[in-house]
Amino acid sequence: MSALDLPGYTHVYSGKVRDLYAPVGADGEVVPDRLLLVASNRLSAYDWMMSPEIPDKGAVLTRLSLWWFDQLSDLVPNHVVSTDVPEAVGGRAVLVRKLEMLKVEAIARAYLTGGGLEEYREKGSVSGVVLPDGLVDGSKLPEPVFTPTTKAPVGEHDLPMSPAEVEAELGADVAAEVSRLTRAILARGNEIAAQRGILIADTKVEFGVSPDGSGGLVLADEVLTPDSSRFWPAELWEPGHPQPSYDKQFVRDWLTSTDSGWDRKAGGPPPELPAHVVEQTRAKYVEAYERLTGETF
Ligand SMILES: C[C@H](c1ccccc1)n1cc(-c2ncnc(N)c2C#N)cn1
Repeated sequence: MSALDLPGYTHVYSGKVRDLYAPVGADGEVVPDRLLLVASNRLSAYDWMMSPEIPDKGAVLTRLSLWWFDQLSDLVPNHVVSTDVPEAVGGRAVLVRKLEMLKVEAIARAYLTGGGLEEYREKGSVSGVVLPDGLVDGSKLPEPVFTPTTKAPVGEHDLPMSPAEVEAELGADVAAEVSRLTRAILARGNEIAAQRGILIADTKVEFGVSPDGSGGLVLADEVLTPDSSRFWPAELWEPGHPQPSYDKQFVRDWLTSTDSGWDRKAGGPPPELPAHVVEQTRAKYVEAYERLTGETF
């Protein structure tokens, strides 16, 4: 992926689906307390970058994240400064306060699946929290559980962190607040989403603090999007097997069908997505946005 040439900005970093730029002042120096967070139209599935991109995905998820920041503003302050961004990334970028980011991936789970289910099957608990017997894939948890991980270097896997490791990294008070806020954000998300036909099984949020040490935790990055969270269609929820993904199921079904000709186990890259899968996937992102916010994209 080649970074965009954005006049007035310099490229800082690219993740799988988002890119980070820093504003540059008239003197050519990087503006120290701002960043530009750009959401691409790139789609990742099965740990592969899909091609082609999904039109409007970046804009839909940016608008959804901004809407969630508003819905959560009584719980926690956020890093958003402005949506006055370069035209080339209009609608899919946000100017944010540059923070010192916590070195913990703040993950909470409201439903049991994925790595949390694996740990539960092994230990009867997840991240040190003992869970009831008899839970299965997709079970709703009695309440959201904080399941933090490390922020692994590119190419490596994030690793689960014990409560003691989180406290060693953040201090006991900040660790407790990160746990409380992460679980409260997911609970609030599900209070709203469930009424609109979407279950948010789990989510990852990022917190930072002001570089000058003033104030407390600030919610950063993106929040409660299908890229940072597992979105499930509520009407298809059926514990006991893997749940369909709200946004990625069309891609997964096509890739694993004979139509694609792809052998995932062979290790090679997936084929180009056909137009109908791209269009259906775009429609699911727009549908999720419109159902959750009540606004038309
Ligand atoms: C994980 C995420 C990321 C974004 C884009 C591409 C890959 C990763 N990221 C966010 C920051 C960050 N750093 C300082 N202040 C901030 N307000 C933010 C934010 N948001 C650093 N990385």
